[in-house]
Amino acid sequence: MQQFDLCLTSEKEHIELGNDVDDSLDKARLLFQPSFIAQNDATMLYVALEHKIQWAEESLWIAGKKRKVPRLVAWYGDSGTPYRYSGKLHEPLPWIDELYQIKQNLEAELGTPFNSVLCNLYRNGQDSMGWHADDEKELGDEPVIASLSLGQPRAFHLKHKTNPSLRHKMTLNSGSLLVMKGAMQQHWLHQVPKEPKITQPRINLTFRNILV
Ligand SMILES: O=C(O)CCC(=O)C(=O)O
Ligand SMILES: [Fe+2]
Repeated sequence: MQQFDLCLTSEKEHIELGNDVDDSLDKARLLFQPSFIAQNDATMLYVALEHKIQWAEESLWIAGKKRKVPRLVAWYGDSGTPYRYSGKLHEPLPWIDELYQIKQNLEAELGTPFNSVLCNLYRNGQDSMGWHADDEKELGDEPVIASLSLGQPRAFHLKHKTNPSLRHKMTLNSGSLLVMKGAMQQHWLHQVPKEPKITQPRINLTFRNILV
């Protein structure tokens, strides 16, 4: 396996959402590193992961109807870190080299542990992820979630759960790292909206630490 140069530049953007509007809002924090992985390495990693990850198409029952989840997914991690998504409890697949190397680099960079990763493949702009918070109780109160994007840049939207005037939009480009932390999941929702004009695929990896 090839090694990847992670953390190409030290360019970092710290974003505190909503605090300028209302001091009483708990601090939801974003850390964005647009060039966490160099472009060439991000492309190489995309190609390797598109082939190596065991992508699955999941279905969900919504209002009595079976609906396909609009993206492909896979869950990797330490054994004994089950995670609920698409309405089902998933046991992790064992780490593959590329994912394990990124996990170790993220742990060193961020100084926080990760024991699993949810992988999403958005095949084109028709694939998406609706409004949600990663607030499952197995992630703990103020989880640190590290989200690495590869391939087609996609829009990423955030909105406050109770104050609809608080919104934030960004584009997650290939090789970028977005870290959500603090009270983010308690107070904010996020989504990857459909962008029908987009024809190219994107992989997103969200590293998490499941409390066991
Ligand atoms: O694809 C993304 O950027 C977001 C993924 C996400 O929110 C999740 O896996 O919970
Ligand atoms: Fe999420």
